[in-house]
Amino acid sequence: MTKWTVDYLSQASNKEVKIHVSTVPQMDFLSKNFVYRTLPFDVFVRRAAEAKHTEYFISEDEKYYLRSLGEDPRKDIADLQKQFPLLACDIQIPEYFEKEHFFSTVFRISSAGLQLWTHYDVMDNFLIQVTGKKRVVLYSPRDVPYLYLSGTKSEVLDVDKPDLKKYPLFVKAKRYECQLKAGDVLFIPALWFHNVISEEFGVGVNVFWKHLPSDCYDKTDTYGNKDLIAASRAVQILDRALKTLDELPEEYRDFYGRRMVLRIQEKTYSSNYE
Ligand SMILES: O=C(O)CCC(=O)C(=O)O
Ligand SMILES: [Fe+2]
Repeated sequence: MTKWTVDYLSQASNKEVKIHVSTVPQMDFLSKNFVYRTLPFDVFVRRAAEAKHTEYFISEDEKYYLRSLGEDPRKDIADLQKQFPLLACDIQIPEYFEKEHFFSTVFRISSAGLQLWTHYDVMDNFLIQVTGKKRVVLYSPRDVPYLYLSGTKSEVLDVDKPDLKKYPLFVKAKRYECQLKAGDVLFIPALWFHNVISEEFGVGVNVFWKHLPSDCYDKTDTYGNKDLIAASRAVQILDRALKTLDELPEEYRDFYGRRMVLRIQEKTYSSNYE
């Protein structure tokens, strides 16, 4: 917590990193109000730590976000031991899971003010806040009907002042909120939605691990956010079923659609939930 100063981090690596650059604090994956740029790690850290920049891409008060990646992000998984060996030496991952279940360690380095959209990941996760403060808002997987998902992300970007005309059901989502200070570790269970605001410049490291048998996970997933193989297959099959229902006249499609919803509820909903 005291060692990872801007100076210390900068001397540890000048490796090129791909970063999000945004002129506004709230990144929007729908309108894509941010751009991807590349900087040497040391330059990036210095820029992320300052509020106003003398050198910048878009504007002097642009904000930065690093989610570190593997060497080849299409094939390789983020692992600080591999990409930032000098810094990885400083980290000791708590022994809460079997070593074989380890998936990735990811840098989360952010300018003050930056907000990352609400999303879920498919693996259990420790979000370790090393320096800086962060506010995390969480929602249960059960609140998925109120979160207006687009893939793994919620379209409700502003969780504090949501557009209720557009997202009327969002009021039903139960918000869990916490503050992370330097030294805090947050356990984010798989499928739990999280929205993160970095209230100060800060460095976080998150650790994903496979809490399910490894053959459940999509082998091409380097981020820890691709749906489980069986889940993707089921969704594909559902899409085919929906296409088939389209062959029916409206009245019948409605009737069998409702029956299928009932069947899915009956067969899949767990009572084993708070
Ligand atoms: O802290 C952040 O910047 C985002 C963390 C996150 O999304 C994660 O750990 O999965
Ligand atoms: Fe995440």
